[in-house]
Order: sequence, then C-alpha cells, then structure tokens
Amino acid sequence: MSIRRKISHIKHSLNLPRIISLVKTAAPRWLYISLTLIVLETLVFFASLYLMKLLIDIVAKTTLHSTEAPTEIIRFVILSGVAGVLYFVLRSFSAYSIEVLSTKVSEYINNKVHEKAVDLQLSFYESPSYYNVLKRALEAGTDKPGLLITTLIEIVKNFLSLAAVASVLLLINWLLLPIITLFVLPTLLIRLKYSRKLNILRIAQTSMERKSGYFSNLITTDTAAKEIRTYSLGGYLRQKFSDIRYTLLKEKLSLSLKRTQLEVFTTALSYIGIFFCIGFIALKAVSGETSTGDITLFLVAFPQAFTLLQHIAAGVSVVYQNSIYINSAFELLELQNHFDQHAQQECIPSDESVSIRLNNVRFTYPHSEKETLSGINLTIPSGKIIGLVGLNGAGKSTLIKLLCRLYDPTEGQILWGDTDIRAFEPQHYRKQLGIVFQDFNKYSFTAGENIFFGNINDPFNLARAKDAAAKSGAASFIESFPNAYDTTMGRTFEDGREVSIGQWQKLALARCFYSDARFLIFDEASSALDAVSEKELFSTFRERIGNRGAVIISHRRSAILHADYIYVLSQGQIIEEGTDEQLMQRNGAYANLFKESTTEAADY
Ligand SMILES: Nc1ncnc2c1ncn2[C@@H]1O[C@H](COP(=O)(O)OP(=O)(O)OP(=O)(O)O)[C@@H](O)[C@H]1O
Repeated sequence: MSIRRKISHIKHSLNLPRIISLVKTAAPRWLYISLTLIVLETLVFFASLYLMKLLIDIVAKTTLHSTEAPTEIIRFVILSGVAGVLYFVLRSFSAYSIEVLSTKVSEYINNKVHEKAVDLQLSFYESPSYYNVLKRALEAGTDKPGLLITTLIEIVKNFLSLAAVASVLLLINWLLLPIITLFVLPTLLIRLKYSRKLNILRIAQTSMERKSGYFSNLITTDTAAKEIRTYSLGGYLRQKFSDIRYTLLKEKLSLSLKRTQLEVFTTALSYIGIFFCIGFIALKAVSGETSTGDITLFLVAFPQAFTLLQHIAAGVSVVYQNSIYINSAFELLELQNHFDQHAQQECIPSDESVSIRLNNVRFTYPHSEKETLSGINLTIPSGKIIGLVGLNGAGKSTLIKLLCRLYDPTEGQILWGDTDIRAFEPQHYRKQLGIVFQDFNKYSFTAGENIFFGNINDPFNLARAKDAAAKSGAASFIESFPNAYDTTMGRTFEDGREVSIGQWQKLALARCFYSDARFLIFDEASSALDAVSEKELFSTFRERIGNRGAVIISHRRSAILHADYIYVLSQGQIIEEGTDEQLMQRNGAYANLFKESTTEAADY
C-alpha cells in the first residue's frame, strides 16, 4: 500500500470528525468544560516551566552579597509554587470532567445501539455478519469511548504541552525539536502499521470471538446447565472453548511479538536521538552559546518533549485501535430496515367485523434459496377460530411471522379488510395481534409485569391482569405466592420464584389474553400444559377470547377440534381445508395426521 493510501486509510478509519460530532451530541457541556480545563492546565504548565527558567537564571546571576536578589528569588519561588499547585488542581478537575464525559458518551452509545437493535427487523437476527457488527458495536458502549476520549484528550493535551515545551526549547535552540521528532517518527509509524494489522485481525476474529462467547455462555448459564450435567458435556465444551481461545490468542500474540521486535529498534533509535541532542547542547554550552538556565531548562524540558512525543505516538495508535468499535457502532446505526417503519401512516380501520386475508402469499427467507410458503390463500374472519395444522417444517410459524409483519411476503398480499398491511405503521398494526409464540419468553420480572407486557402502552391494570391470569390458568399459582402479582419470576434475581415450564406457558397465555388485540394467535401455546389445563383452556376457548378472531396452531386434535375452520399445510402449501368433521370425512392428509386418534387429545 502506498504511503498516501495508508494515510487516507488511517484517516478514514479514525473517523475523527464523526467521533467528535458524536461526543458533541452526547455531552456538549462536558466536552466544553473538559476542553477549557485542558487549555488552562496546559497554560499553567507552560507558565510554571517559564517561571522555573526565570528563577534559575536569577539564581545563576545572583552574587553572594546582592541585596535585591533574595526578594526576587522569594517572589519567583512563590509564583512557581502557586503555578505548581494550580496545575495539580486543574489536572484533577480535568481528569474528573473527562471521566464524566466518557461515561456520558458510553451511555449515549449504549442507548443508541440498543434503540437500533430493537428497531431492526427480525431478518437482521438471522445474519451472522449482523451479529459480528452488533458485538463490536456493543463493545463500543463499554469502556471503549472512555478510553478513546481520554486518549484523544491526552493527545490534545500532549500536543498543547508539546507546543509549550517546544517554545521553551526554541529559546535554547530551534533545531532540537525537529531532530527529536525525526527520531521518534519511526516508532509512530510502526505503531500505526501494527494497529492497522490488529484491527484487521480483530474484525476477522469477531466471529470466532462470538463462538467462544457462545461456549462460555453454555458453560456458565442455566440454559444448558441440566443437559451439560446429565450428558457430561462440561469437559467437551471447556475443551472447545480453550481451543478457540488458544487460536485467538496465538494470532494476537504472534502479531504483538512482531510489533515488539520492531519497536525495540525504533525505541533504540529514539534514544540515540536523545543523546544526539544532549551532545549537541553540551557542545553549545562548552562554547558558551547557552546559559546555565538554558542548560537546566533543557534538562527539564527536553525529556518532557521526548516523553510527550512518545505519548502522542502511543495515543494515536490507541485511538486507531479502538476506533473500530466506534465505527462498528456507526455501521450498526446506519443499518436500515427493508421497509421504512415510519413512511406508512394509514390508520387501522376500527371496523369490528374486519377479516385478515392472505392473498396468494409466497415467501422465501432472506438468507435462503428455498421458498417456504407458496401461494397461500386463507382468511381469518373476526370472531372466528382458525386452525392451522401440518407436519414439522410445513411453514405454520413462518405464516405467523408474516401475519405479525416480522417479515413481508416475497409475493402476494396480506390484507386487513381491503388494505394491504404494508400501508400501516408496523407497531400500530402489531398492536392488533396478541400472540403466544412457540418459543415464548420467560421474563425475569414480576408475574404482574409478565402479563402487563401484553399491553405495555396503557397503564397496568391489576383487575385485567387477574382476569387474564384466570383465563390462562395462571391465577391459582400466582395467587399462592405471598406477593402474588408482585412476585419476581425465575431464579435469575434475588427473591425470584421459579415455576414449571407449563406455568411459564400459562403466564405467556395470560400475556396474550391481557392484550387488547383484535386477533389472538396461539402457536403451540398449550404444548407444555397438562391434559386437564389444556382441556379447560380449549373447552371454553371462545368465551376466553371474547369476540376476537383467533388462530390456533397445534399438533393436538383436542386443540384444533375447537376451530371453526382448519387449513392443512404441507411443504409451504395449503393442501386441505374445512371443518374438523369435513376433513375427517374426507379421509385425506388431515385424517392421516390424526388417524391413530379417536376424538380427544391425540398427537401426531
Ligand atoms: N429463519 C429462517 N431462515 C431460513 N429458513 C427458515 C427459518 N425459519 C424456518 N425456516 C425454514 O422454513 C421451514 C418452515 O419452518 P416453520 O418454523 O414455519 O415450520 P413449522 O410448520 O412451524 O414447524 P414446527 O411444527 O416444527 O413448528 C422449515 O423448513 C425451516 O427450515
């Protein structure tokens, strides 16, 4: 890569204008406070250096019996002392303001990343490259902004201090600074080169880092704890984790070793530069061209200039290395949903007797070749119960995802009355649907909140929550807890109560009943219920859903039996439809699914 391309690449990667504008948006007041304190700190630092030079010059000129000198000396000692104290006070406040600024920027990035992560449509969560960007973006919200800001400000501070020291050095000899800069430059170039290599490596390793995180998560959380113990998977998973960590560390350390080897040479070169300058100034002193004050000042200022240059070089490489995380946050924030969530503003008609119709709907998942749904036509009338059955993988849950507008059909339309659902604002449309997903969530919140999540837009209504819990069968176990609806569920937090998977499913059902949606969808929503609870739920199902429409997906005839109309899906197509009775009489696919059963509780 040519030098110009390298510089342009570094400039692009550093993305400083955007980072500065981000900091300005996140905490403008603290940015200005920090900058003011830094400028003051540097000015005082410069003043104290200069006062020291004046003091030494006076001391050098003072004869033993001079009468004026002691007062002059005392004046400069006091002034130097005041400048010194002021410098340390300013430095402390400036460190505090930088800490506040960094914290605020971290919080800002965290909020933005979370806002975006929630806003992005489901298809992003099926792409590994999205997870890679997300992982780095989430890291950008940890200690990275703090490090980046502190280092950026350190660089500015070091530059200002360098300017102060440089102006002092200029008083001694103008050649000193260019000489030492020249000797320090190779160190900076090596650091930049290896920071770039490290960034490339980090991006390449994100996927593997995620995998190691996955293994660690399996080992350390309760999700897989039971199987890991019963199948004795611990050793196997730990080995997988160690292998992957070993590969990651080996690659990183091999890069660090190469950098360290080169840095040994460049640092040695810098020290040669120092001694070159010392020799240069010593010769000037011998020839009487420099004063004692100048020499003393040189001995104070010159190592400072060298250290500052070294710090600037190190700072630039730290900023460069950490900018990839902030850049990933920018990359994430730029991601756009395939549909513009805010472009569609049409209001949902309040017509009570509306139907949802799927009109020749076809669908292929974004990262897939195979069509999952092909030419689906079905109607969900309000107030009616629709059953969906089919073998595993037939496309039932996919159809539900389309209904909820988690995806849009590849072809065809889903109509709400006569309006394509794409005309509505997605959040507004989704409020019309209450759903129990097959893989429902278990929220480590209170029982009340678990139900309240079904209609978060209105204030919590305990009477309604109790009613929903009664309909789902959750009321009896919730009310047996001393804190009833205020009981924290799960064992993740202190005082939490763990319940059985069937009881968790009853909470998910209550959440759905609590919503004021006009259609309710139950995707395998009774899979964990005991036979008695399931029978209770479906035997009075219509009363429980009120005058709303409903879709039931189930592998059990006992649940499907209560549907007014049933669609049978096979390989993404509707192959049969009718009532339970009609379909059984037809003796086709539906009847085959349940052929072992009589009428009740049969599975396939
Ligand atoms: N996110 C996805 N990306 C790509 N293909 C998917 C995705 N989710 C599901 N599929 C595919 O779509 C097909 C239908 O899956 P779907 O989950 O809709 O089936 P289902 O009828 O609900 O099955 P089950 O009865 O097991 O719940 C499956 O063959 C599956 O491989």
